[in-house]
Amino acid sequence: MAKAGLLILTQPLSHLHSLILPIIKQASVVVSDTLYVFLQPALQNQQLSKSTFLYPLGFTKELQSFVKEFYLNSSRLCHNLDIRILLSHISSNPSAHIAVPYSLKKEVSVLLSDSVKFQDSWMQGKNSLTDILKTSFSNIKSDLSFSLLSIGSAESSSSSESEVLELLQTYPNVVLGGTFDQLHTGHKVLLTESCLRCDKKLTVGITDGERNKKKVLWELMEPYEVRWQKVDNFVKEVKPNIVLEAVKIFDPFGPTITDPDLQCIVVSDETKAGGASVNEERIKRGFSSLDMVTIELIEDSCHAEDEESKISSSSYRKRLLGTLLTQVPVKQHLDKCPYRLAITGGIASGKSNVCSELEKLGAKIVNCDLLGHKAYAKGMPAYHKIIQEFGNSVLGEDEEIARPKLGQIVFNDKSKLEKLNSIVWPAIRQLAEEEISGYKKAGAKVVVLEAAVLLEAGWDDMVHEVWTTFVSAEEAIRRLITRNKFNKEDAQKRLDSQISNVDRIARSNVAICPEWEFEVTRKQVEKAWSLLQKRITQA
Ligand SMILES: CC(=O)SCCNC(=O)CCNC(=O)[C@H](O)C(C)(C)COP(=O)(O)OP(=O)(O)OC[C@H]1O[C@@H](n2cnc3c(N)ncnc32)[C@H](O)[C@@H]1OP(=O)(O)O
Repeated sequence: MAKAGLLILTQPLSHLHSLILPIIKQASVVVSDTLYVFLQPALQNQQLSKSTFLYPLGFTKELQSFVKEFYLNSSRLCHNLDIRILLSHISSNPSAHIAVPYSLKKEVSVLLSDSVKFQDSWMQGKNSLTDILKTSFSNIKSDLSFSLLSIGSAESSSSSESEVLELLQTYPNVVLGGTFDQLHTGHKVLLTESCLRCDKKLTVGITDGERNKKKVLWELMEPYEVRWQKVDNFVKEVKPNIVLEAVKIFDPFGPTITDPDLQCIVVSDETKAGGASVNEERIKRGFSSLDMVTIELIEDSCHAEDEESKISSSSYRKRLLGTLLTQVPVKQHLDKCPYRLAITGGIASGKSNVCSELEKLGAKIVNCDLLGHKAYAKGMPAYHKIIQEFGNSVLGEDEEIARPKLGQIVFNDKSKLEKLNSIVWPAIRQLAEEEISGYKKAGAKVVVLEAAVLLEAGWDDMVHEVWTTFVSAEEAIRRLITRNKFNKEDAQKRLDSQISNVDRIARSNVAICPEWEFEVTRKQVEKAWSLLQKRITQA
């Protein structure tokens, strides 16, 4: 199977419209990752030459709806094929249009087409056809293969009246904005419409800062640089003949209220109210109001019961829970069996429940909290060191160390917490290794190290992978107030004494979010466990 392919469609769009689904289905059998789609009806009747590929195509309603339908059908199939429809040869003024060659990022190793004529040219001169292709598209592999789509032909749609062939309006300067997390079909439709509407400069506002933190599972949001890179990569591939300016935005307006030269804003049904506010602000500043092009929200045919019905980044982020976020590094110093997993996570983030579920699934649990208690039980070396450091006031009536008393001291003084850690962590680590050895002897396949501050302690070297649990700060505080009877201030202090969820996730392989009903957490754990079993088998 080829990783990237170039699909050249030559039949009139009115014919192809009802064939989109079979086209994508067939292409997805041949191509696994990226499918570049190139519409060129001129290839039906023009002699094949260097200029035929980039022959200008009118930006009509028919083309606009075809492009959108193509993306919609691809998302209906719920596959992972990244479809990119190439747009630089499409124009509202075809007679004056000069298209530039496409610069494709992925190397194309298969050419697909609906054209028998094209296949004939291929048979007659594979090399010369490849050479012609290379003048219009970069990154075409020299030993390209060819696949003819057997889609037959369909009835022309009845609506091919002048209305659908009328050229649509374009603008020199177009603007749009969004979060653009996990670049999905909804984003592609929005960016595609913006590219089609734009003749010169496309300004894309990409949100950053505190506003993003209002989104569901914002902790899993891609960093700004990654989101920017994906937008940049998409626009530059599909429409290389416009200038792209991607800017960071921290409010709903961004450059729309500072750049008087913009003419058109592209919004979705969901953000059109924002578009109206933009125009109010522009008028207050003496700027012309922007023409607004609105895209309908796109339904997500593959959404789960607990996900939104529209395609949304938050659903995509939910789907990341339990999956591998970062590759597992090879740790030569660890035995392959038992496979060592760490469950870490912030205070009150649901680690213990996750561990109970993992235990039901067959894992053996090493609870470092309990080992901590064991490490400074009366008579143990750490017991004496703690009394030496913190005094007798940390003892209870039974002469054991009273953890709530010790907690009061260390969670109010960072240096004291560090002192306690330096006393107890080596002792806990040793006890944990002993317990793991015991499980190894008993033939355990997976051992889970439950350790609240594993990453802070630098214990990731003890395990093959790190899984982190996280809940929002509000939820953690709510739990601490009800579970631990803390007041809000103390709860916040405990939270602040730990590293942030974002930092913890960045250093973890898998993330689990026990923010909602337990059933939702259980499903995440089951998913993570089943993917883990596959990884272990492959290793
Ligand atoms: C490397 C590891 O993760 S080992 C396991 C964690 N234990 C340690 O680090 C040992 C030092 N800590 C302790 O001895 C105890 O936590 C004490 C004495 C400070 C407080 O005891 P208690 O009041 O009984 O609180 P408890 O042990 O339940 O911990 C409460 C929360 O404090 C947090 N916490 C525990 N130890 C630490 C620490 N060293 N640094 C920062 N936060 C910590 C945990 O998130 C825990 O929340 P969780 O139970 O939801 O995970």
